[in-house]
Amino acid sequence: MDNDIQEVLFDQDSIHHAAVRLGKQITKDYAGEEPVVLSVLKGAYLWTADLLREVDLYVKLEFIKISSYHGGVSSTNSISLVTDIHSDVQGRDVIILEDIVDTGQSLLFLKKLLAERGAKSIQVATLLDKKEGRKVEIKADYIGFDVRNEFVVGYGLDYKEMYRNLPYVGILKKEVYSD
Ligand SMILES: O=P(O)(O)OC[C@H]1O[C@H](OP(=O)(O)OP(=O)(O)O)[C@H](O)[C@@H]1O
Ligand SMILES: Nc1nc2[nH]cnc2c(=O)[nH]1
Repeated sequence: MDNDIQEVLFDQDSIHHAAVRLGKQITKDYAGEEPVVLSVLKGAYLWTADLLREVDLYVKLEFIKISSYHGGVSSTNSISLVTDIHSDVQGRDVIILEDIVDTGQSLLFLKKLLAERGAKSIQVATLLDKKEGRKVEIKADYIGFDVRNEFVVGYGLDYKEMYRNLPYVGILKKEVYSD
């Protein structure tokens, strides 16, 4: 897999430091609270595991699966809920965990859903923030790294369901794309 990567942007060590930094901040900001942590599958699976181990709070962990990108590098406006949560977020503080915020459409979809369900507060902790990709105005509250406007893979992020298990985030070589 390493041979398919043009450039490593964030290695294991720097991702670990980001998890420690944000974990401390979240622990401080939510002191005394018991937030619901909503991890967005599949992409956020590693970020969730690493960040949450740096959060010293009683949290309720939930997983939700939505779909916006259909395997390739291009985005689509249609977001669908693939696997919902079964617990009630009414009156709860919710922290959404994302691997990346790009167009912002996935996050907008989730924030609307949680607001409709009566969440008390909704904040977002993302490993990567691709601000240049935005199509809707939305901001993350906790950001690991700003990332430039390139299609990235690794550490949860896929290309056609591959590369999620790379331990770092990198840019895929152009010749690897087939669309
Ligand atoms: O800001 P956006 O442009 O909406 O993109 C961000 C979303 O895209 C990716 O998910 P994807 O739908 O590819 O599913 P996956 O997590 O299963 O890979 C990523 O994990 C985010 O959830
Ligand atoms: N793998 C991957 N998924 C995304 N979803 C939104 N942006 C990206 C990206 O740059 N890479």
